[in-house]
Amino acid sequence: MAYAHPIHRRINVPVPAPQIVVYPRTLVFSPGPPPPVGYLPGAIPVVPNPTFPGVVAPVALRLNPAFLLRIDEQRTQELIQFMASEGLVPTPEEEMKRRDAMEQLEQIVLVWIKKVAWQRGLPKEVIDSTSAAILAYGSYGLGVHGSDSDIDALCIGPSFATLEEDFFIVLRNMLQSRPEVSEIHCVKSAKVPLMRFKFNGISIDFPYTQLQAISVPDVVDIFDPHIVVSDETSWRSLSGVRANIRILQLVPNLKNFQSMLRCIKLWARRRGVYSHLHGFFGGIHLAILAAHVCQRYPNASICALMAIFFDYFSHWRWPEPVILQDSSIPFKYPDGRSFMPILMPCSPFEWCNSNITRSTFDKIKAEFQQGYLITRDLARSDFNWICLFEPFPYTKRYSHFLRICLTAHDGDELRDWVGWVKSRFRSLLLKLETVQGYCDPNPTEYVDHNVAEPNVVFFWGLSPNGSFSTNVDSLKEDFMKSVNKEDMYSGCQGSPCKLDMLVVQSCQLPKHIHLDWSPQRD
Ligand SMILES: Nc1ncnc2c1ncn2[C@@H]1O[C@H](COP(=O)(O)OP(=O)(O)OP(=O)(O)O)[C@@H](O)[C@H]1O
Ligand SMILES: [Mg+2]
Ligand SMILES: [Mg+2]
Repeated sequence: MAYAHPIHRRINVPVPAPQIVVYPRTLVFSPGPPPPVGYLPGAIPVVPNPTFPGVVAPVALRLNPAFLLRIDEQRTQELIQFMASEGLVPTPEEEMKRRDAMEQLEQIVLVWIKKVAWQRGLPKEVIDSTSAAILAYGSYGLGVHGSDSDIDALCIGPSFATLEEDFFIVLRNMLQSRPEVSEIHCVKSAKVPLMRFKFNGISIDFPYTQLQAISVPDVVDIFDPHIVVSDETSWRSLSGVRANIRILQLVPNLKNFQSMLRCIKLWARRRGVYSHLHGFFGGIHLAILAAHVCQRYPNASICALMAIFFDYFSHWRWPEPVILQDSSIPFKYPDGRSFMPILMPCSPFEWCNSNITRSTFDKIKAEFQQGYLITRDLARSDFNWICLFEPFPYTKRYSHFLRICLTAHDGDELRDWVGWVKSRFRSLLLKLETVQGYCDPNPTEYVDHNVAEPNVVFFWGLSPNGSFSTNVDSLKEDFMKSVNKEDMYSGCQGSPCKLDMLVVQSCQLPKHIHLDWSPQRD
């Protein structure tokens, strides 16, 4: 079966087609390289494994293999049904809409590049032959997107089309004039500068890479540093595509990897540990963790992979780094400041950006442990996947919350304001940890209907042992220094964008806000 995906159209690296799962499959253990030091397949009693001495197998393996196989198939079926009931896989109509958006974007960048070539006064034959292209990466490129995921699409252009002028001005203006495009804005100061907009309602993240060529060839070897114009930004912007390709090459069974990652992402959202800006995981972190497990257990079914994932990472000796099995990786050990170092599987072999702090590290570990307790015995008669995906019970866990309310004049201003403040949240989290000890920054964005202006409200759980006498005014004052540091909101005090902070008790939460319901997408 061939795996066709937009990402593979212009690269010359073969990506393996999904393999048929080969038996014997096992419930919680499959032959493979020994797990890393510190890993024990389960807290359930273990027995020596005769096939792989030194590697222990769960006691469950002493059970009748036919029974195990039946359970394995049953739990896998139940998980697939659960995924369907949750709508984890987009419908064919949704897929068509995404493909259509990609095709239209490709047409737009083709027109754009001819226009830029003409504006530069390049010879007619160059104008005729030049081209630009689009490559999908992120969750869409991996084929693990949900119906509300964004599309991460890298625009590749020739050497004469610059980021500052041609991409951020000329192309932006062209996009802005299209009826399909809305909410467009530029994020120029990021490590990977990009445009962000909606195309027919689908969110698009749109960075740019400049090639060392007058035209983008049909086949691009994106692993060759010489093809990219010699600026670090262009090379870095390509890293998302390169990382995806390495992941797709390294996982032994693509279909199982995709299903498992979709489930893990749902779990992370439901348990409030999915949002890079709030100090939790982003999509790339979970993709690498999932790929790591898939590499080591090539024959495991989806349900076994889920169980192994929680077993594996609840016993992981953090800050031991997570690195995909790939002998070609030349990397330096992390500097010791990172709580959960995860290596990007491609040049420049950097650690994934992480905002994880002491509090969010503790929460993630607790959630791994909880996931492990739920999935360690899939043969239990009362086992139900729903338990794994229960929304995190904020109001049962915390009696007090930090309420952060952001308001603006209109929806456009609010969107920019919220994006900006979120990009500064790490400093607020660190400050809260020093005064409160622990904080659980619930990533879900709520709307308070009791506030007249357009608003987004966050409720962060505060330490059950905290005094709750935090001086919110001084906390806010400190945080606003970080928010106002750059030009963008330096005049915030006088601007229509506002930020309010307050400690509230769970009984003071507005009636229409339900913290314990399924979180929306970040
Ligand atoms: N913290 C990070 N460190 C390194 N690369 C990152 C980081 N965050 C994002 N990226 C790059 O940008 C890509 C897209 O990120 P994005 O936040 O859209 O997540 P995603 O994996 O596409 O999941 P989602 O379905 O939530 O959009 C990632 O695949 C990765 O290549
Ligand atoms: Mg994405
Ligand atoms: Mg994105």
